[in-house]
Amino acid sequence: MMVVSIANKVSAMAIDWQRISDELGARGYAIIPSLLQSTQCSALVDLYTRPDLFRSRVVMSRHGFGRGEYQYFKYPLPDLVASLRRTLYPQLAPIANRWNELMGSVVRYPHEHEEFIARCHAAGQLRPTPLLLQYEADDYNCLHQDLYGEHVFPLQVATLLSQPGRDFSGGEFVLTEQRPRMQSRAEVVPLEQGDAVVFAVHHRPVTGTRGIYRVNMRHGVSRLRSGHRHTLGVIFHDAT
Ligand SMILES: O=C(O)CCC(=O)C(=O)O
Ligand SMILES: [Fe+2]
Repeated sequence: MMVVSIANKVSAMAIDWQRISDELGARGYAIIPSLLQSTQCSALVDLYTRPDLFRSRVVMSRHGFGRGEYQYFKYPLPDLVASLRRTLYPQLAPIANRWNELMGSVVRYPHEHEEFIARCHAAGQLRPTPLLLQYEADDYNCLHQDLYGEHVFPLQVATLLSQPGRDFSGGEFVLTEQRPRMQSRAEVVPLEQGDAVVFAVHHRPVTGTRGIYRVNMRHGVSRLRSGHRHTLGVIFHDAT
């Protein structure tokens, strides 16, 4: 099978960005089907055993984050990870800007990721945040928000690198949203190998009968019942 370059795949032609934008507006997340091919997924999983590529490794149980582990890539990022970050960002920045306008924030995001990263770096957020996560049977990821400093890009992307049913069972990606004065609501996001989910990092705007309000979002992973599961996380802001 031909390997499609990420730039071609992410371009307006190959992905229905209008649908993604609509679904993000309606629900705070959207699936990008087959963002990566299975060969690209396996190649990324194989990187997990290359300590030279990572700046730090986190064992989730040591921090109360859940069970399982992840590693943050160091700069320079592997080509595929760098190109995902660079090519997805310009599609998401207009959505992020619209959200901020609706939520009454004056922060606006530049068109290019390079420019946004310069803003992070100037504020001391210098460390790269893209990461690989690894789970085994009984592992899970507690509900959380990936905030790493003052500068936050409000959308992030997680790509499932393993195949449910074949490589693992359980281990579903979950999102919760907390609306003002209401209890939290959960949503399970069904993903196949290579599918990505774009979702709100922290807040998203919702239009109600009395105007626009802000809901608080969290994400996590339910307990794996068996097997192994890997994910690539692409966060667009860097960390302090
Ligand atoms: O493993 C997952 O699906 C969750 C990954 C995650 O928390 C992230 O990408 O920020
Ligand atoms: Fe996360």
